[in-house]
Amino acid sequence: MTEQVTPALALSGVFKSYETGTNVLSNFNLAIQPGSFCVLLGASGSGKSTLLKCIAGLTPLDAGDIRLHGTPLSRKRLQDMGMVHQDFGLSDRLTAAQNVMSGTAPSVSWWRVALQLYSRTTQQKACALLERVGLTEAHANRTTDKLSGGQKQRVGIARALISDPRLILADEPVASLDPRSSAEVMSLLKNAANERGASVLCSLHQIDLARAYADRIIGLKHGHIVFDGPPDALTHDTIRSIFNIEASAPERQLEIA
Ligand SMILES: Nc1ncnc2c1ncn2[C@@H]1O[C@H](COP(=O)(O)OP(=O)(O)OP(=O)(O)O)[C@@H](O)[C@H]1O
Repeated sequence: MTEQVTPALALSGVFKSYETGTNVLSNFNLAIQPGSFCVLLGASGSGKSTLLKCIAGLTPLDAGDIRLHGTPLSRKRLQDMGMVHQDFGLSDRLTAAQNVMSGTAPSVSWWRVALQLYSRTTQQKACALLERVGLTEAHANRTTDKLSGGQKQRVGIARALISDPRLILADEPVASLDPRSSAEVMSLLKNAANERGASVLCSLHQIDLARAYADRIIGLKHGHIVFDGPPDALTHDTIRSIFNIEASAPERQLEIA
């Protein structure tokens, strides 16, 4: 008999609509296995960000259950999650190191974060993480408005890692980066998560990046899963369906949708 592994993340019967009347998720179910790198692939408006925000506790559910490693979400459990944002979500008046340390916020008193009173251990960990994501001491001491987009997202990844999360959520982490920086940031995210045995749920528009980095691709359309499988099972017909691309569109266009 094969042993049942508790999913890193499990959503069951999740419903989410906005006050405007937009129904985004209806009876949504998903389970992510520990250590996997899952990409949510979907067109604009398909519900990727809403789904990630529900998991991160940034927007309330209408109904449903979300569990992290078998335990229902709560403030304490939120410490087990790190989030990487599309617009970096950094405070430009803080240095890169201070931004990274602010990632400890769920587990340290708010006043410590407000006054930038971090322990020596946290300071050392932030420096080590910045080094891990390829930034120097000079970058660490610079306010983030003086960093490039790719460097800012490296800071975003270091911040997501500082609380040693078992799950990393990334909402279109390379949306505003050029192709080279995008590939670098995706590699970094994948390798850093792998080293720590963390699972990743990452939303993307870019099919080529999804193919290159995902263990599993989840195709989302109007809040429903229309594809769920390994990258090599993603056919051109499925891509057409996920992105509403006409059947007559050349195949070349499908790889850059
Ligand atoms: N705060 C909000 N209030 C009302 N409607 C919203 C809100 N946020 C998102 N929506 C709507 O919910 C639907 C799903 O949006 P969501 O941002 O989750 O999609 P997405 O797949 O992440 O899109 P994108 O790739 O453009 O970021 C859209 O119709 C959007 O207009």
